[in-house]
Amino acid sequence: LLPIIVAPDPRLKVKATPVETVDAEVRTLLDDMLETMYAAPGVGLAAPQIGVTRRVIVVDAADRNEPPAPLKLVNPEVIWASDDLSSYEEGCLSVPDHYDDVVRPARVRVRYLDETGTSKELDADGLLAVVLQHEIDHLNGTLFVDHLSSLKRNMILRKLTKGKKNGDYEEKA
Ligand SMILES: O=C(O)C[C@@H](Cc1ccccc1)[C@H](O)SCc1ccccc1
Ligand SMILES: [Zn+2]
Repeated sequence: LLPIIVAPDPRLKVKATPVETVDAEVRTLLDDMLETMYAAPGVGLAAPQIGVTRRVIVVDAADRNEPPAPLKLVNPEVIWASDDLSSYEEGCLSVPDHYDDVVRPARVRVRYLDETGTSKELDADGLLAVVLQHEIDHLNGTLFVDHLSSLKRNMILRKLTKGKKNGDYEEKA
């Protein structure tokens, strides 16, 4: 399991680097990220959250009572987004214990490389659309709190800073 970086942290604000070749190392990273995501638990995870500045994300937006539907996306990009928007109460493993409504396009089309390096396109709506946009934000150094008012963002980041000082977010052994 990989330790998840908690905000505020400069490593979460960097723009991740595109992957040149989807090789065995990238495939191992994808598997390690999926394992870490399921253990959190979470429905998505971006490489910068575990300190790797590469454009790699994993997602599994399947409901609890459905079989797992893991997605491994390299160099994902939104190539189309609907005009109509939807609001969802988002969370983030790097912003523990805080949830707030974020408005995003309701449907997106995402182009990415799969773990074999093959270019794919994916149409998403519902929670999957939310999580894909949330994870791709991470690759550009954007957290969901960056979509909130500065008042809310500063309050959340101040509380997390205090929690980190108290050791509330240390990697549980
Ligand atoms: O930290 C992350 O990026 C993973 C988030 C993904 C997420 C983004 C937007 C809306 C919901 C989730 C974590 O999964 S937050 C924890 C969680 C787990 C299950 C369902 C909802 C939230
Ligand atoms: Zn997140």
